[in-house]
Amino acid sequence: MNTTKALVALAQKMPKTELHLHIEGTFEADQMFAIAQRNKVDLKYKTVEELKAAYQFTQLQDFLDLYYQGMSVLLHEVDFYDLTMAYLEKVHSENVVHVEIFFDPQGHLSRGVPFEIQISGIYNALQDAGKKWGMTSKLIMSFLRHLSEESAFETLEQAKPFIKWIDGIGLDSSELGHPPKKFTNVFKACRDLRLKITAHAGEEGPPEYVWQAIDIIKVDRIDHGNRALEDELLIAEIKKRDLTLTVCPLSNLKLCVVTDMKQHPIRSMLELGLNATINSDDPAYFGGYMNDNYTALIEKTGINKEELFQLAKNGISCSWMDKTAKEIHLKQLDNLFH
Ligand code: HPA
Ligand SMILES: [Zn+2]
Repeated sequence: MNTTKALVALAQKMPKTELHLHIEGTFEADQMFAIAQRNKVDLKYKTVEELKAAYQFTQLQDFLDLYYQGMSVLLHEVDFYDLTMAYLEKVHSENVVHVEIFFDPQGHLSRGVPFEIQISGIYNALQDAGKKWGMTSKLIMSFLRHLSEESAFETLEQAKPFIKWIDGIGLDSSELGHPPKKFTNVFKACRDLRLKITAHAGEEGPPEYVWQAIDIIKVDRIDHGNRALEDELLIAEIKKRDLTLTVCPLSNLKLCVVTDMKQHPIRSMLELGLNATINSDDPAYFGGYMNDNYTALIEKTGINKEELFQLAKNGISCSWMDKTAKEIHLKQLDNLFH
């Protein structure tokens, strides 16, 4: 077996975590059509092929427009359960042992779907994956940054009866023009509730947005963070604070954050000593789940065995899983590589 093939096989086999995943972004076109039919909702696209042909994006907003349309067929608790379970089954088959997933409640509340319906479907699927396979999970409620801080506060109020099911708070959607500082007060309220904090920053937005995520929002980690590489002081700060970057290679390619996978900065991130992890973001839209992301990096950037090990190790040690679980998975990983 040549080295590339051997590394791809190793990447498939190794225990993995997923730390940056929007559950609504796992909505495969065939499942979307099936649920649309079940709920008697009309989709703008008439066939799976027609819908998939629209997955051509030149920037984040192109994708978001489709993403919000897609999620509009989710109405009942069973829809959220089925969506989440389909994702969990898929990644279980790829040796993912722990997931930390986002959901976007405002994208459903605005359509009249109660918070309880959304979270119950998602949470029950996560629980069932734990019972069936021992898969562990964390749930992250994400605020839509194109909406107001007041709307985020209202969402937080709706979440309060379910707060024991929520481990962290995120910030996603259209980045440009919606800097983290717009949400200063609501994230302060979330920190007061002892919730973990993460925010998308530096995907399309400038290094200044990453600074704000760190200094104002006081994130525990950074989602994407690619553009942090433009600012040496920022790189030093991320290292000093030991923050994790949840990097999403196929997403970066599909949304033109990088022009070519060969130019993906993952190796530079590792060389700089940043805690980079590999994740799939919105796999149904971006052309691949965890193993596809690793395969693309191995084939196009030439990451070697040590780098592959480091990425998988970061995924475990930088996750929010408990210390004992981390030790078990790290040992398994070490045995596989050495
Ligand atoms: O990649 C993303 N970026 C910002 N918001 C999002 N919401 C879903 N996916 C994304
Ligand atoms: Zn994302």
